[in-house]
Amino acid sequence: MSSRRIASSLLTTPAATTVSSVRFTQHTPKLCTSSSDPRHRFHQLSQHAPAPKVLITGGLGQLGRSLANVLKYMYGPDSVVLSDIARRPAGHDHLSPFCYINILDKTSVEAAVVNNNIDTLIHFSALLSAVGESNVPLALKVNGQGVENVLEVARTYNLKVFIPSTIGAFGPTTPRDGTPDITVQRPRTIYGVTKVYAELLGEYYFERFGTDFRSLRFPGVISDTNPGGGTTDYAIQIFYDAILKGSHECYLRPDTELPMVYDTDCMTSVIQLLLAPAEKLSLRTYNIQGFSFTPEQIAAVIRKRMPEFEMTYKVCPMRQKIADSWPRSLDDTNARHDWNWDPKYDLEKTADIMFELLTAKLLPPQPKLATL
Ligand SMILES: NC(=O)C1=CN([C@@H]2O[C@H](COP(=O)(O)OP(=O)(O)OC[C@H]3O[C@@H](n4cnc5c(N)ncnc54)[C@H](O)[C@@H]3O)[C@@H](O)[C@H]2O)C=CC1
Ligand SMILES: CC(=O)[C@H](N)C(=O)O
Repeated sequence: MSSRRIASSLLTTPAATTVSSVRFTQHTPKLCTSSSDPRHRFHQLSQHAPAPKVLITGGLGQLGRSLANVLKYMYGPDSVVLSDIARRPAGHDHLSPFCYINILDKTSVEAAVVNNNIDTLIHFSALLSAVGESNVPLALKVNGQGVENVLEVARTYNLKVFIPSTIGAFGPTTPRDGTPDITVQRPRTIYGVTKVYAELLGEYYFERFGTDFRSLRFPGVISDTNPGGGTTDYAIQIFYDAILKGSHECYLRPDTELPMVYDTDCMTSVIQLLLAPAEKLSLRTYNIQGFSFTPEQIAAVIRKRMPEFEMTYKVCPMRQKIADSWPRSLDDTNARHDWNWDPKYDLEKTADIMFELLTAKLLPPQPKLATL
């Protein structure tokens, strides 16, 4: 099927035209007067605290770019410094201010903190589950030593520090449905092992030194940015493939259920947790859940918007084994109770916005017919 045909089938789908696009590229809170605009949530949250000065490590990754946009929207362009070992892609000068930080070099983290007067450190540098299995020594260094460096810098300079964890911090002996915050954590991937280490070390720094460590166990995050090499990546790739090819070859079995969350909700969770008063926090590491689905369920949701969409399966044994060891859904009662976690996106709403954002990004606009 040609991309033009796909585009026209999308444009005639009512659902795809009802969602407003969410872009956080400017500090323009006065624009969001409607409470149905997702930016409204960030505008409201920005009223509650003085602007932080944030350093994001791994800032060119899937979540770093998104959070930088939200923070700039909330607090202005100078509120955030992005860092990474990768170079900014051509045409991405808006990902600034930017500096090189290899997370294995503690001095470069310290220099960025001091030079930019940072008070909040968001540590996103990591090797994700699938990439981690293909290079265990590097995953141990980046995910293990990286966390050690970040926590030491946070302790030394008295910074608030956010280090995400993941559903990958659980394993096959964890209860898989409605997984609670406190339960068995015996992961079987190097990614999971290093994430349990990050949770425990962060909580140790909090108890021992009073370092303001906060963490969330994210499900797979769905956004219009390219994913970094995890097991849940298919849930993003499927939208790219649907729009560009009309089909997707899935590396997981059709019945593999995993928890996911849409980007805007995920970013909201980070901001809400960072802004929560310390006395409200009964935990330092919380589960958050968006919605759960299987590959065959997301394929059906895509087919509602694109009836010609075809899904085939070629199971990757390594990724399937990882997915089979992860929870199918998380219990996020504590996050809801302690700091009002309240996700707005379900699978249908996520599909709507992914089609809207990716159609605009991937398909060139139709040339206007010349007036005769
Ligand atoms: N995206 C998701 O679905 C989920 C992500 N998370 C966590 O959120 C955090 C961010 O994830 P993503 O943005 O998706 O990852 P990503 O893979 O897209 O980005 C990671 C970034 O880390 C950088 N990096 C790698 N080695 C580095 C080093 N030595 N020094 C500095 N930077 C280095 C990479 O260049 C990359 O830009 C990670 O800790 C991840 O475990 C947790 C659960 C779900
Ligand atoms: C859920 C995650 O931590 C990540 N997306 C991965 O699949 O590795």
